[in-house]
Amino acid sequence: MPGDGEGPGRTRTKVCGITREADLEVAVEAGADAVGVITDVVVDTPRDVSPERAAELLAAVPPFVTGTLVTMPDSAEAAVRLADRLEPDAVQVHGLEPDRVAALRVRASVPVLAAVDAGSAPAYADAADALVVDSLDEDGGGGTGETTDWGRTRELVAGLDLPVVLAGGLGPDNVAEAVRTVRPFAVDVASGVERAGGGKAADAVRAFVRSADRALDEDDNPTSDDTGEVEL
Ligand SMILES: O=C(O)c1ccccc1N[C@@H]1O[C@H](COP(=O)(O)O)[C@@H](O)[C@H]1O
Repeated sequence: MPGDGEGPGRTRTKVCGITREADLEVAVEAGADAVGVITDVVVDTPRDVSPERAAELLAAVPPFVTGTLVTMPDSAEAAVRLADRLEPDAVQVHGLEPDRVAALRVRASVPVLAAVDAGSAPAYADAADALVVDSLDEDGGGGTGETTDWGRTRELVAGLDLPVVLAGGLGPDNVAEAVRTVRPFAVDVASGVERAGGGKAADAVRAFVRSADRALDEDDNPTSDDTGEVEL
């Protein structure tokens, strides 16, 4: 399975930073396995919504799609309170130290994903249910649009015994190469599938999911002309 270093399989996809029901629908119809709703973050981002709005969006996520709360809590307790209130299927935390992530994991009723950079990932390996390896800003926030060190992330996938999600600077044009290089459990995108002015670009979301989904098939089919390129 991708993400555990044991060879090919289906790569899951997460479309993050959903702010509108229409974009949620696009992601679900495109075949995304997970969607992310961002709230209570200390970074300035157009993808941040109020907790009330996050609760509405998460409630609209259909069965068999993982509605992920993405947040930057200052403590495990704050994250538990928010998750209890918003009732996501999973919670992704940024900027929380490993011992606090471990405390959150004990108390949360849903799986806990820790967003980390490649260098600090090993310190979180026993603390979380999965790691989101991203190119984070100095506060630990994501959505930077910058790629991570794929070679180092590939080593993490091969060496760690938990699912590794690759995030950071992905889009329809590079996700297939990222999947083939890193072999992650899942790929995660926010800014790479957006329209100018905000919201998701439906064609880009569809191309991203399709390209990630087919990336490993294409290993057996090098003549494929599906580059995943799309006009944003
Ligand atoms: O997207 C944001 O603005 C954001 C803010 C604070 C915490 C997390 C955030 N997003 C996460 O970062 C990844 C990668 O973003 P990008 O594709 O490089 O733009 C995104 O998928 C979210 O998990």
